[in-house]
Amino acid sequence: MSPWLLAFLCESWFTIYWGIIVNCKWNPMDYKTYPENLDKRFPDLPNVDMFVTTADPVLEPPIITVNTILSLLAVDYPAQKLACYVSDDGCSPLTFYSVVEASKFAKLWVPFCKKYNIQVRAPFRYFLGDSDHPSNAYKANSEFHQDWLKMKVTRKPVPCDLNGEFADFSDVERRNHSTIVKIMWYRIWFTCREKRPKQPHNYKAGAMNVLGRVSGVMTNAPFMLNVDCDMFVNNPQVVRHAMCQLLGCPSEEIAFVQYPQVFYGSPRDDPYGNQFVVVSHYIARGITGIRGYDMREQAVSIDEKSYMMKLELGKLVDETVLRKEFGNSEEFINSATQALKGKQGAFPNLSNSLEAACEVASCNYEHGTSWGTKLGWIYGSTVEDLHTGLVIHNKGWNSTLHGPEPPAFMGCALSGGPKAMTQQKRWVTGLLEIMIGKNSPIFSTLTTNLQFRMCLAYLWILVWALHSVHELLYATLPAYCILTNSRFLPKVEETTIWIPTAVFLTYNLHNLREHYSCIAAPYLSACASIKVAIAISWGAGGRAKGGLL
Ligand SMILES: O=c1ccn([C@@H]2O[C@H](COP(=O)(O)OP(=O)(O)O[C@H]3O[C@H](CO)[C@@H](O)[C@H](O)[C@H]3O)[C@@H](O)[C@H]2O)c(=O)[nH]1
Ligand SMILES: [Mn+2]
Repeated sequence: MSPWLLAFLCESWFTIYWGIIVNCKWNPMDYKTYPENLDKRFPDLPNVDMFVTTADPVLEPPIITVNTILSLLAVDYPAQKLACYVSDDGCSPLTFYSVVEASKFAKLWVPFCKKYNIQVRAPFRYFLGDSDHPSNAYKANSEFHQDWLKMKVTRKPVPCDLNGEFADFSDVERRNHSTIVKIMWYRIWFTCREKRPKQPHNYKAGAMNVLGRVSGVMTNAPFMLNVDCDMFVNNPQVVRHAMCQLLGCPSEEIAFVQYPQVFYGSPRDDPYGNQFVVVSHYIARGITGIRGYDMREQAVSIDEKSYMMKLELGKLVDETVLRKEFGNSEEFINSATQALKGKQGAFPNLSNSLEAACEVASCNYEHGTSWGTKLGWIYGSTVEDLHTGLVIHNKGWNSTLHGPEPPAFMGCALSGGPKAMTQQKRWVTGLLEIMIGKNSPIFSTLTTNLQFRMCLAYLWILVWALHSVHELLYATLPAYCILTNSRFLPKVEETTIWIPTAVFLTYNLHNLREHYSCIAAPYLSACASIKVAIAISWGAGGRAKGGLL
């Protein structure tokens, strides 16, 4: 193939992709919410079931998971309206033990946070920083000091022995065990769904569907909140912010609200781009302005995206249809029907529900039902959250992205290197699976309620892997031309050389500007204020001289 033709094909691809990006950025939109007005308009706030998934006690240390759980339990929302469901796909006694300890500590921690209006409610972050430290803000308040010390000391757990409740976890094979559901003080449910070697478990999507059903037979709240185990709540008002959108704009049919992923502890200036700040600032805000950002709990940066989703159950009434859709659990069908009628779940008889919970968490439960295809988290891609968001948008729902200050959730970004590459390979493979699957936005925009501009917005992320092929080919083209003594650009002395030069310069300067406006904003503004200070002192000097003259 001649270098001209290859260059033309690659450049055509870049032009189309640029058009898609412009579409994504065209209508940036920010939401502003006023949670302080929520109680006046909605004195009886709805219940919320909060889901945390964890899968591996080594890669996702239980201490991080319990901090996430504690930060969720301590949000500014009526405690009796919250329930927390933890799914452990690792079936680890260590994780269970940590959650038991966390549920005991929550009895002290939650009232402490609410009493002193603590801002960072994940203990490991709170005790690390010094913003709320008694020696600073509250030095004079000795009651606070006493409470603070109590928290700091009680936080240290005691050793675990594998007796009593823990015995269920001894000799358990991680990939071959029956369901374990435990209820703990402080409204925490710990679930290890049944796993069998030959049964597909569908990773996080499978875990989320089990939690959806278990919570359905337990507390059956009309709203759910989902975070990965390593994304703690950084803004205690987050549930109230979400309610402002979910309850406050009924005409907009918002299916889920999500928050950009924000990271702590990552290298300065994000040299590897793992925080995706430019993406969340320019592209995600832009897509929000079209119809709603795709569901990537931070997925793009992924590890943390978090969203709230309304139970989207369709209008089903016939008993046999219900069984076919939801599975055979009488209790779950009752809950689903109640949810369809818009009724809030009451606290059930826990011993009955425990049996029902084990039934709906079994690995055969989904056989022949709509779970994973039409209902719940959708299977078939390793990027199950985006897939689910796409199916929700196909049905004509909207979604929003909201960036409150301080950021709603925080997670730990990968710092770069092979781990980040493995993660991105997993994502791009999953995205291509969606691209060629039956929910592909190209077909959906013709056959469902997916808007054309939303289709383009989905294409922007789904063809991520294909983009790299064109970039690689284009980047190797100059070397190829040198070796074969051919060319694909005009010669330096030809005036047309200005066209590719101008494109190259404007594109890269624009990208640099976007990057600096997000990443380096604090440093730039610091430099700017130094410059302003210098200018003022020079100006003052000038005026003084002028005055003398
Ligand atoms: O079999 C599994 C595998 C994963 N998980 C949980 O799913 C979450 C995400 O999995 P992880 O391996 O951490 O993927 P990441 O790439 O770090 O996560 C990003 O990408 C995923 C795929 O798009 C999204 O589901 C996540 O929300 C997003 O943060 C974690 O809480 C895991 O514990 C399970 O519960 N069961
Ligand atoms: Mn993760």
